[in-house]
Amino acid sequence: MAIAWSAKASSMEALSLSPPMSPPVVLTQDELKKIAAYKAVEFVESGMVLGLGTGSTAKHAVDRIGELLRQGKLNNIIGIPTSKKTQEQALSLGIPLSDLDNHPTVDLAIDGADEVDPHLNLVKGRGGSLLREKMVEGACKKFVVIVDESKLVKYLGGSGLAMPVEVVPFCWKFTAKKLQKLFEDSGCVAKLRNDCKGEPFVTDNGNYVVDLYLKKDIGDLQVASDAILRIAGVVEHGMFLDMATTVIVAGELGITIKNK
Ligand SMILES: O=C[C@H](O)[C@H](O)[C@H](O)COP(=O)(O)O
Repeated sequence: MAIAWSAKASSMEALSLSPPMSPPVVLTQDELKKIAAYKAVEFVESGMVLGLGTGSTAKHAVDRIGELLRQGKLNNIIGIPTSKKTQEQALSLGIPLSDLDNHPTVDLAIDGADEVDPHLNLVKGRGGSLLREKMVEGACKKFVVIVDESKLVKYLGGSGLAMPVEVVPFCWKFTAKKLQKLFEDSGCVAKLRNDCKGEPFVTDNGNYVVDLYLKKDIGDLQVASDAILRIAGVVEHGMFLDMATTVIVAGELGITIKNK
């Protein structure tokens, strides 16, 4: 389903079912992310247990949920945050929080993605939150992914940007070499992720991230996933296969909603 808008969109009111009248409106990437996020929050109902995603796109969704709670338009929501950062944001907005130990079934999760392929498989984790995201989003009945159109790729890894793998710090170079070797046919280069101070980036779980840079399609994703997870030292990878139930894409021509 494609929906176009007719005005610079700072709220969902800017959406329209009609094609835009002239002059055409150019939206920033952040505005597109916000539009996708607000659209996803329309799936939220009072009483739901919600997986709260992480990243610049998911942040808009969490803000919107907080706003609707404050306005009394949503009630009895319980949020399960996918990172410490989202936990802080949700707490600041007064969203009641829990975890998977207490709420093992999540009604709906809303989160961004770094890449989306034509089969709605994802790369996630360029913000380093892949493990908690995979745990929460793997426990949800409905997983709505929100992206701007720059995230669409022909195949996972196709953006040429990082495919993240969370690894234990112990002998990470050994693990990185094994990962690089695994995908050598795809021209893989494995690099430890550093933070802004040049130190190893440490995830919320105390682990490191090895980013895989691929020059070619890695082929069967399930086979690749299994092979990565068989390497001792790997905690989780950022391929989210067959998990998204809906992907909301905001682009210059409007919103597209893709369902599994
Ligand atoms: O670890 C980060 C998450 O997987 C994010 O959902 C992903 O990186 C997309 O982030 P953004 O919405 O900022 O592009």
